[in-house]
Amino acid sequence: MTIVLNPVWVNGVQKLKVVPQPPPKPPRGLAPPALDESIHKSRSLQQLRSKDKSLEKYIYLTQLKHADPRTFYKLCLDNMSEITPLIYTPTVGDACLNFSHIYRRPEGLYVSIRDKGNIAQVLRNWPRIDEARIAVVTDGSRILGLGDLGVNGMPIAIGKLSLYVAGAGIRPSSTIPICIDLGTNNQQFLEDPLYLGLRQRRVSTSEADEFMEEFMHAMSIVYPRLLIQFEDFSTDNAFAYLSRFRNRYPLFNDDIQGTGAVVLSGFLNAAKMASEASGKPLKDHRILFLGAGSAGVGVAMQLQSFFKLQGLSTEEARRRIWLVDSQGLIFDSRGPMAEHKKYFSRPDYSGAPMTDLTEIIKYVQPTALLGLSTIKGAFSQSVIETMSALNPRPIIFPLSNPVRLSECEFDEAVEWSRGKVIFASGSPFPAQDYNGKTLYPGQGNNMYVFPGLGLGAILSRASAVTDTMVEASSLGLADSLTAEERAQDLAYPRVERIREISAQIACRVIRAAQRAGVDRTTELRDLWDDQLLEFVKGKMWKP
Ligand SMILES: NC(=O)c1ccc[n+]([C@@H]2O[C@H](COP(=O)([O-])OP(=O)(O)OC[C@H]3O[C@@H](n4cnc5c(N)ncnc54)[C@H](O)[C@@H]3O)[C@@H](O)[C@H]2O)c1
Ligand SMILES: O=C(O)C[C@H](O)C(=O)O
Ligand SMILES: [Mg+2]
Repeated sequence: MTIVLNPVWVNGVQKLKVVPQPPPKPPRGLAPPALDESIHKSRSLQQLRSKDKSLEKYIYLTQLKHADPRTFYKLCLDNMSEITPLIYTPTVGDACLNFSHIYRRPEGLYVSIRDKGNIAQVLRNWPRIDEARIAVVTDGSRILGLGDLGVNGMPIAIGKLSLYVAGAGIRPSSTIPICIDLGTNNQQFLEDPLYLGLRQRRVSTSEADEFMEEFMHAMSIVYPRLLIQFEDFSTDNAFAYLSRFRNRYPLFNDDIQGTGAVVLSGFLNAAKMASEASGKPLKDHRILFLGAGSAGVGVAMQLQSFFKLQGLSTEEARRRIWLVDSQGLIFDSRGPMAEHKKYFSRPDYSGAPMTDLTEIIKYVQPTALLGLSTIKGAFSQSVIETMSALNPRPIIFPLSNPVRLSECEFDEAVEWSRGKVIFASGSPFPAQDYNGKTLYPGQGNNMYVFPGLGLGAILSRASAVTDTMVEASSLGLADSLTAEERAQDLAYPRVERIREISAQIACRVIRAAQRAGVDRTTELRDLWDDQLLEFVKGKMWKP
């Protein structure tokens, strides 16, 4: 049963009425005689395709989800590669920017700083408390690469949960999108008469910290079986809240851990292709990051596992990674730096600050260049040509979202590397023909990981999400490529197979939870692997 909330006005105040989902077959006379479910799906698809702007398509799909969730999710599952970019990245970025203007009806839960002292009561207003299994929580402070969007960040939480349903078969009624409103520093929104959030600047760190303590405690009391995904918190809060709460509640941070897992997975496949071309061993890869925020550092942390899998020590693994931020190469003697950058700061360089990316590439000699910088065009022709001169098959992953902030586009990377690039981007790009061959871009987006990771954590009733569970999700994804996908040099599987992939990932995550002793559905320990896979698939909700 999907939650349908109908807004009603009582004495000028909006209240929400829970409306049961209409029965699949309306009583005789209330529907046109020839209304047939499968034809209606085609009709809906036709209506969707008749709109020429992505944002209009997003609005149409949102309305469809509310009015007829089964048709919506069937459309998603049958047309994953067409619909994912509309309900998720990149269109969801536009939906966030315009949220206060395109808003139609309530969806999700809003908890604001004004609820401090009273948060549990607000959480209890959610109509499906007993069914709650997964919440995506954002405070809107860093939405994609678009900055502080305040309460307009809600579509990110909604979009991620739509993928949980479509991609991992999580029951729609067990999902809660939550937007925390602690104010916004976005001046344009503060001046927008239609802005839907509190019209105040962000509260102080200490006030936000107190709020989060109360919020997390209340969440665990009101929804005892809930897994929490932190999403798009600004980098300082992303690291702080993850380390503060991860040993107390079942949660993970999608931007740090989900992205880390998805990139490790794609890198495992990409590095094999690059090493086959260069003849160099896997342990000799060298990785340069442009961007050292929650995503850049999260991915760098996780990529140490790549080197450890090749037999290197943690220290050796760490030294295969170089980070660049807005001030250039990060090295010890550069001066004071944010806490999260220190671990990868280089002790072996002490020259003048290095800011030019091409120069840094010549110095580091990387085999892989990863972008999590939000800087469009940062991977210029000179950058990609320099990478191509150093490597027969350069690994170039421009991972910033949405598409207009990508460090480079797929056609540019193909052209400038003369078709040699091994490519994955955060947002989707079309395939390219080069010298009579069709080349396919990978999509290195955490959407491949969080649905399966979440499903595994929910089904095992994990009391915490351990690093080993995150790594298991990554290895599960890396192993999920078919022979045909490998033959096409893909670093990631095709998104059409997402349910199958999520099931495989969930099984690996459940096993990792069992090994770590954090599983609470201990009867799953007795299942053989094929039985566990059947169990997981059987639990998936089908529209
Ligand atoms: N592909 C994915 O699955 C995925 C997942 C998470 C985040 N992301 C994307 O990663 C990007 C960064 O996210 P974040 O949370 O780390 O944000 P952030 O703002 O904390 O980090 C951005 C980093 O880029 C650096 N930077 C800014 N300007 C630069 C410049 N001119 N040159 C070099 N470095 C520069 C900053 O110093 C900072 O270290 C966003 O666009 C986000 O959408 C992608
Ligand atoms: O939302 C996405 O598309 C990926 C990621 O979580 C991001 O913040 O960019
Ligand atoms: Mg994110």
